[in-house]
Amino acid sequence: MTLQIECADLVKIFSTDEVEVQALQGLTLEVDQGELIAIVGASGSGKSTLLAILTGLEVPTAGRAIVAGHDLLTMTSAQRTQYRRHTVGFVWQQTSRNLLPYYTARQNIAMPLAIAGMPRAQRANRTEQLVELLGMGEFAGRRPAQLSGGQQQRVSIAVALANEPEVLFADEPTGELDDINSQLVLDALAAVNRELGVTILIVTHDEDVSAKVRRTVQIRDGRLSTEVHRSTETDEFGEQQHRSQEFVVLDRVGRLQLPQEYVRSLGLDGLVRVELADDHAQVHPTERTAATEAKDDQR
Ligand SMILES: Nc1ncnc2c1ncn2[C@@H]1O[C@H](COP(=O)(O)OP(=O)(O)OP(=O)(O)O)[C@@H](O)[C@H]1O
Repeated sequence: MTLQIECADLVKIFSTDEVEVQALQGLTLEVDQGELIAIVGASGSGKSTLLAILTGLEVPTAGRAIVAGHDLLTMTSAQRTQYRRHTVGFVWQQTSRNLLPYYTARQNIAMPLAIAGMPRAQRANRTEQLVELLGMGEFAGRRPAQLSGGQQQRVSIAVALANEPEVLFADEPTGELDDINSQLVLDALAAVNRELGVTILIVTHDEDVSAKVRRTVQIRDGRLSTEVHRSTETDEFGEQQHRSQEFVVLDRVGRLQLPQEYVRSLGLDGLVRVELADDHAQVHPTERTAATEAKDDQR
């Protein structure tokens, strides 16, 4: 498999007059070509910052960030513009950011092609291909205001794909939609991933979205914390079984972030006891001494 997104020890510091915020604190993430992946995380965990870096809007402070062979740390501003036009596509949460209100869906799709200088006949062909792929024939002649939120987002996906980007980034693409429309948008993303082989990274709060992709990674405090991998297997009775496995990331110096629910349910705090078994390692809460218990009682 070829790596399409490669981030290693990625750091982003925002400095304002008095404070420095470290939005990404050494994030490591690898995405293969053709993957469809969801990024989740609490508000403020660094998802938007990561997206801004990967789409070429923000420059990382340190570390490594390479997308489709383009190094985002060393790019000149002219290269950055080319990168944004040709290598990556984006779908934002607010459809107003994706679509021009006074053009029809078809004209919106053709616009980035016209800007890229594609001849008229070729433009019409490519537009029709996308209209068909995303099942938009019925409404492609309408303007955004005449479309439902889900239809608008499908048009936005087509606009983002017009110039055949290698990677598509979607920021909360279902954030303003009801369940039915969210499902349509998700199906559309899955279809373009499957049919066109484009790599897709979705940032989302929506648990339904993350449950429907094969791989979901969670960011905590500007770092990758856990990953869930899902697969479907056929059992001995021919029934399809869905399997999901949770992983935590071990960094190069051996640090890992335990899932918060483990920490909470075992009351892990400060020092924990680790033990090496034959084929795995164990983490135990430290036995509480009378002194710590007395201290807790006084709180
Ligand atoms: N331009 C900026 N200047 C200063 N601080 C910033 C800037 N952008 C983000 N931050 C800070 O960086 C941290 C990570 O923010 P980020 O927006 O990436 O998180 P997020 O996970 O996308 O959150 P949300 O889900 O609310 O969008 C936060 O503490 C935020 O306040």
